[in-house]
Amino acid sequence: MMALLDGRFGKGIFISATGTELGKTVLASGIAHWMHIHKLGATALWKPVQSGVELGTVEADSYRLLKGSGLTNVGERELVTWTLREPLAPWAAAKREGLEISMSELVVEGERRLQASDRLVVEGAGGVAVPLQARHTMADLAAALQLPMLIVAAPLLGTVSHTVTAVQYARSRGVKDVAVVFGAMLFKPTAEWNKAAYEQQLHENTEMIELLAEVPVVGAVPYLPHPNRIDEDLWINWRKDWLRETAHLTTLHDWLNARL
Ligand SMILES: Nc1ncnc2c1ncn2[C@@H]1O[C@H](COP(=O)(O)OP(=O)(O)OP(=O)(O)O)[C@@H](O)[C@H]1O
Ligand SMILES: C[C@H](N)[C@H](N)CCCCCC(=O)O
Ligand SMILES: [Mg+2]
Repeated sequence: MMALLDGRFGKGIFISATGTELGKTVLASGIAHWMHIHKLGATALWKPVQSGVELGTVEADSYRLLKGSGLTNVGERELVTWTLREPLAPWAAAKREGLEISMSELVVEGERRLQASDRLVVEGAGGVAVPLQARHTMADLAAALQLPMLIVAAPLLGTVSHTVTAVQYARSRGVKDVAVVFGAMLFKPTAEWNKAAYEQQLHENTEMIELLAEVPVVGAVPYLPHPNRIDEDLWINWRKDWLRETAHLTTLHDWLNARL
């Protein structure tokens, strides 16, 4: 088992999802913050491609990764390799600008970033099968870098089939070490919200996904949206809230500690 986890290039994880807008950036920034606070050495973040956003805006993954993690040894520009205008799969967004993303260059860059830090958290774009270049997907990049993959899944109805197929796809492309975590973006806990029913559904979904995909489901991220303003105090508070609200996620933390 350890041989499987000893990647050639260093320690890292690749955060992917069953689809887009499911909470990868929130989770990646929170994990990096947790690592930054609890581990010695340098934690680094990498977003190979972001699309549909502009650098320096609060919507940009690069900005939210930087502020959510609280990393200070890096600038926003260095966190991200490609920033593309159109809110599309990277391959298509690049084509709209007359550009082509080179998968092999991204792999070389990933190797370099893995070597340059003590642990690297990589955030994909969209889900596991989203293309970076013709026939090369997020799962291919994770596989080429020999990174364990954490797949963010929706916590609600419809997730079982999406998650089982995403796990199988990632494995079919060569990702050997996969786990699933439920995100929290599709619901808001209101006064009418039935916590017990929600938790029962999470429990049942966990059981089905673990059985059908033979994959560990390592927890559920709490409801904690990123601030929607460029305001340092809001981000400082978000980071504090993240540490407090995720302190109980021991299965997720054990999974991360074994890999980062
Ligand atoms: N745990 C959470 N609690 C509350 N809201 C969340 C949570 N995770 C994500 N969200 C909200 O859902 C939206 C989408 O989340 P996020 O940007 O992290 O998704 P993503 O998977 O990174 O998307 P992309 O594929 O564009 O990179 C954001 O507005 C975010 O604040
Ligand atoms: C714009 C969006 N938020 C992401 N940056 C890109 C998502 C690409 C999804 C492509 C797809 O699965 O159809
Ligand atoms: Mg994101």
